[in-house]
Amino acid sequence: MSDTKDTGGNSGGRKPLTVSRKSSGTVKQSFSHGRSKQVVVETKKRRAVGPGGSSSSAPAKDAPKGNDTLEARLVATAKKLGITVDELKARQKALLERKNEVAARAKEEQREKEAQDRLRSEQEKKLQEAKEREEAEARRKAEEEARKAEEAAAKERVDRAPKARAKSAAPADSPAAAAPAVDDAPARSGGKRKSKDDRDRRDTQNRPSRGGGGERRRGKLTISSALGDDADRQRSLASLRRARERERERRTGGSEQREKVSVEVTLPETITLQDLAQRMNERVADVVKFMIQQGEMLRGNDIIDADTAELIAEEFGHTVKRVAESDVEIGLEGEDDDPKDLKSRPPIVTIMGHVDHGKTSLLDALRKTDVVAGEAGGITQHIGAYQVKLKSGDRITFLDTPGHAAFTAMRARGATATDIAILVVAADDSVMPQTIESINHAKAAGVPIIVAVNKTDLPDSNADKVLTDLLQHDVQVESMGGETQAVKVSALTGQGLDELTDAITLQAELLELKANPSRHADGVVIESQLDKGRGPVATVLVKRGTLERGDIVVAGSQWGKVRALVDERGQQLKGAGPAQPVEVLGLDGAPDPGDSFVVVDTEARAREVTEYRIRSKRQVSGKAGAAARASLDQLLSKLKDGSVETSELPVVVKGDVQGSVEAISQSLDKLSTEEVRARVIHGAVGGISESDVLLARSSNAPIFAFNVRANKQARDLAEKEGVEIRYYSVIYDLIDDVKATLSGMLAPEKRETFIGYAEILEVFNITKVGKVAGCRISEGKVLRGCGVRLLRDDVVIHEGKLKTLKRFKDEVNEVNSGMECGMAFERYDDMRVGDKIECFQVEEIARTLD
Ligand SMILES: Nc1nc2c(ncn2[C@@H]2O[C@H](COP(=O)(O)OP(=O)(O)OP(=O)(O)O)[C@@H](O)[C@H]2O)c(=O)[nH]1
Repeated sequence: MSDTKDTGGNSGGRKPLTVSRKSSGTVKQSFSHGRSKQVVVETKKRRAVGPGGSSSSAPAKDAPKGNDTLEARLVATAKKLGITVDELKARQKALLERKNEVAARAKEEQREKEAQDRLRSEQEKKLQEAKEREEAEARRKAEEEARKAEEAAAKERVDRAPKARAKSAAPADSPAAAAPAVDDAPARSGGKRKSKDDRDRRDTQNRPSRGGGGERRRGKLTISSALGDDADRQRSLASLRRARERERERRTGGSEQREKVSVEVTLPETITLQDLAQRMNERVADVVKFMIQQGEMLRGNDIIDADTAELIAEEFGHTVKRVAESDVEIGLEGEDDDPKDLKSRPPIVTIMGHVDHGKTSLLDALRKTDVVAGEAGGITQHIGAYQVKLKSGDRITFLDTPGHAAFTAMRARGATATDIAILVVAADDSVMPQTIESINHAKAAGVPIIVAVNKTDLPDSNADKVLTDLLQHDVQVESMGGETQAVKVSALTGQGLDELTDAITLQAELLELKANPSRHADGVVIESQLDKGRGPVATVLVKRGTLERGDIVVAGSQWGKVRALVDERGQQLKGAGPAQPVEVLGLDGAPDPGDSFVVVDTEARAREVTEYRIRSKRQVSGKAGAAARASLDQLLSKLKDGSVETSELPVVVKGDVQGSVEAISQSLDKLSTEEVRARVIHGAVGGISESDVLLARSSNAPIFAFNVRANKQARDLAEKEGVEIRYYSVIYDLIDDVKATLSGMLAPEKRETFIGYAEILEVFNITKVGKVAGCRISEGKVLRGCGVRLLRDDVVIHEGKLKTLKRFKDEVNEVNSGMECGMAFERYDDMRVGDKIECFQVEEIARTLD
């Protein structure tokens, strides 16, 4: 018991007394592949044997009895072997010692083996760690590199598109720039994955190894994770490289490749990079990158001038055709119609006359002549114009804005909407100042007049006096041998209205008013407004074609898709044909009255045109003042530089008294020659009114004011419209000014000067250039670009201009007598050896009226 107690005290009373604690009975066996196994042999044997009493370490409680048995057995065994008990004991002791020795050696060997294993695993661990360090380093470098590339790409993107990365240029940039970023992400996440793998691997290594399998697992893990990492790293680097490669290719090789497909690029004065790229069939990103290479950080929608655009286009291997910005208007109104497509259209009529002579009353009366009135509720709304259907079936369109001011305001904007002017003259009042103005406005516009002698119902009316008075103003009615129709009417009673409409129909027939209804519509804006409920509403008059719902319309500097068409009866229409007035809904703003409208094919075109118009409008309003101060001077300078050719100078003359107006008109008449003439489109007594300014504006005429002034409104309008008003108090000054202008209008005199002769010694045929004559200057000299005549046997066989003048390979300005040179003609190359070239210059000498 005491033994048990002692033993239990050593072991804490719980754990059994095992050999493993003493390590004497445990043998660690090593196997291949580093596996080992611990085998407890002796302890189990002793435990198994112990209870049998044979073991020396038998339980203590059995010891006295066991010792007796043991002694008896020893004696018996010694007797059996024929030896003494002591000898047996000695042999047994020796045997035990031997056993202990073997066990100790095994233990030693085990310890050595363990030490070796430890050493080997430590070495492997060190190697592994070194390898991991290397990998981590490589990965770090790759990440660093990718990060730098991404930063560079991002910086590039930011520089290029500082404001709107999301806009068009950015996506174009992104493939190259974003590629490293996209590829970088797995690299980074791969890095994270790897560090987790590292932890897993370290855990695996630190875990107690089960029979050396841990090492094998570690190897597998290491390789797979290393492979995984390597793959990630390589993917990242490879994609980075690919992205760079692509970028390099784009910057250099890309454009060269496309050089093969050379196109002619039409360049306006300004263009966006995006538009330029489209016109070149190139990618916007390539153009943007090219600009970055040139040190210009631009986005796709940045605007560049034509010079820069030309450089870019040439760099990309394309040819360039420069056009003016105003060229966007070219072809806007489409082709002229084939005469066979033309169909009769109703006339468009304007009513003019002196104040209170009954214009509005007449318009109202005519409105009532509409036979459709009963059917569809008649003309219910004022839309600036209306169309009446006559009993005969004919239609007449009336512009519902009476007065010549409205008429001329439209004309001043270039709109010639009116076909026929009705001149209303009250029979009781006869010709009055505004009657005369109206006549002059209609004449200036070249619109035929029908005289409506109104208020004939009044007892004091005198129609004949009206017709006679009109004669003084160059209006000769039929009854007086002229061609102008005159009708006696009463707007109040309706008398003579049918005759008036008949006269209009007749005049329309004479005018042969025709239009093609089957084409894209165009026409003129009569009036416009911003309606609270309906938005911008423009009343337009269709001149050609048929305006339909859904059409894309450009009206002045506004555009839109036609949402609805409403006529003067409030009816929704599907389409409106020639001479039909209609309200248009769907424009993005209210255009100005007098603006023309046209249907275009695409929204892009509509936008292009309106943007140009808005820009030029801004420029014009900025220059209006200058133009007003210099219109006559401008006309002179334009005449000089040849940008304007005219033989008639229209003028508006306002004077203090009739005598001076007449004197001025007669003096100007006398200045006229066969070539040039001054035409007084309106001469009247009194101050300058807005109406005078409008008339002058619509005819591009200056206003000559003799001892009269313009009122404020007229001055403002003149300033705005760029109409020049010249004030005079001496008639001769006025005449001198007109004379100077007319002199400028005279074609200059041309004077030819002979400069030299050249003889053709040889003729070369040069590819792309054509024939070049090798010459010697026999007399005088030859100047670059001079006039030439080709003489063969003293007969002139060609006259033209010199295209090339070369000495050796260089273009020269002058070649003198005795020297040899190469000469080529413009658009002519039938030169032969022995021909003579006569060279001359043409001088232009300005002429005067004197
Ligand atoms: N007796 C008679 N009176 C008429 C006739 N036509 C118009 N009036 C009258 O003449 C006056 C002026 O008529 P409006 O139609 O307003 O004349 P307007 O030319 O439009 O006038 P403004 O708009 O001011 O330029 C009105 O009182 C009409 O009633 C007519 O044929 N006979």
